[in-house]
Amino acid sequence: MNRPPVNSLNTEHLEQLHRALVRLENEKCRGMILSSSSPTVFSAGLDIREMYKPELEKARKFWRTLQDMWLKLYSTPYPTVAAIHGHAPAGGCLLALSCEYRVIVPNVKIGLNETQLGIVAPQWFQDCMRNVIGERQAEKALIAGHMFNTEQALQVGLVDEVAADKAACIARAEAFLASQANLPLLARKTVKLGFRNSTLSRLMTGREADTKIFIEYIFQPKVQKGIELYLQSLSKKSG
Ligand SMILES: CC/C=C\C/C=C\C/C=C\CC/C=C/CC(=O)SCCNC(=O)CCNC(=O)[C@H](O)C(C)(C)COP(=O)(O)OP(=O)(O)OC[C@H]1O[C@@H](n2cnc3c(N)ncnc32)[C@H](O)[C@@H]1OP(=O)(O)O
Repeated sequence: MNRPPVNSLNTEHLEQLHRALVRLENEKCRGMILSSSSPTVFSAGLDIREMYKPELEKARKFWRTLQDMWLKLYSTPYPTVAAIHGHAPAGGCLLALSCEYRVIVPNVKIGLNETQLGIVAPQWFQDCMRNVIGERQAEKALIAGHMFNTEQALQVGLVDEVAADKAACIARAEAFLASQANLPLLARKTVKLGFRNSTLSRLMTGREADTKIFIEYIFQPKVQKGIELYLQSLSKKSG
């Protein structure tokens, strides 16, 4: 990902990611490392400005593009690793959770923090967390909107490994891909999709309902007010 300053996911960036995933699949890619050009941020999650006073059709398109990108990422036939050498809140955490393996560096925060922002992580975000860390830990983390530090993320199983820095992180991600290289492709892909099928199907069969929930939620005046205040707090921080 290379969308400075924080790889926030707007419609255009989501479309770029989706196109890249389609191309990798068409080219029979043997593995992907999802990484960031930023030295300190993996991805800041959804671009909050897409949800602030949006036009209705633009908001719908934004959400559908996010769904498209995630459905592709979660179901890739090739192995995927997230090299998390920077913070990964909310949608950034979703990207990492959607890969098959996660390597993180020290001093990083990762989690689905939506509750803390007064919004609700959609069901499929929640499912991804549950699938990785289990029901009990996911429930606790989601209710609190907890951001895990590196050590906590490793302890709870949110990530698989800690590496010293970006170079080591990429090297460990490559090692994971190498460990998968000799597995028969069809068998590997079939097992992966078997594990992920119920989560994928839940969104695929409920896409319109999911979009409707998103639209109804973010268009509420009190939610808009919360988004406005959050945006102000973010830009005050950097200003
Ligand atoms: C069962 C379900 C039922 C119901 C569900 C119902 C509805 C669902 C509805 C909605 C769901 C919506 C889901 C949303 C998921 C998301 O991903 S929301 C996004 C959450 N992201 C965050 O909270 C991260 C915020 N950012 C940060 O914490 C920090 O920026 C970060 C730690 C990533 C980096 O810190 P730092 O390097 O210090 O950078 P700055 O904070 O200084 O930021 C630099 C500039 O970037 C701007 N920015 C940061 N994050 C975002 C963002 N996510 N979107 C847009 N812009 C962002 C920031 O304002 C600075 O801009 P400026 O320089 O001031 O112009």
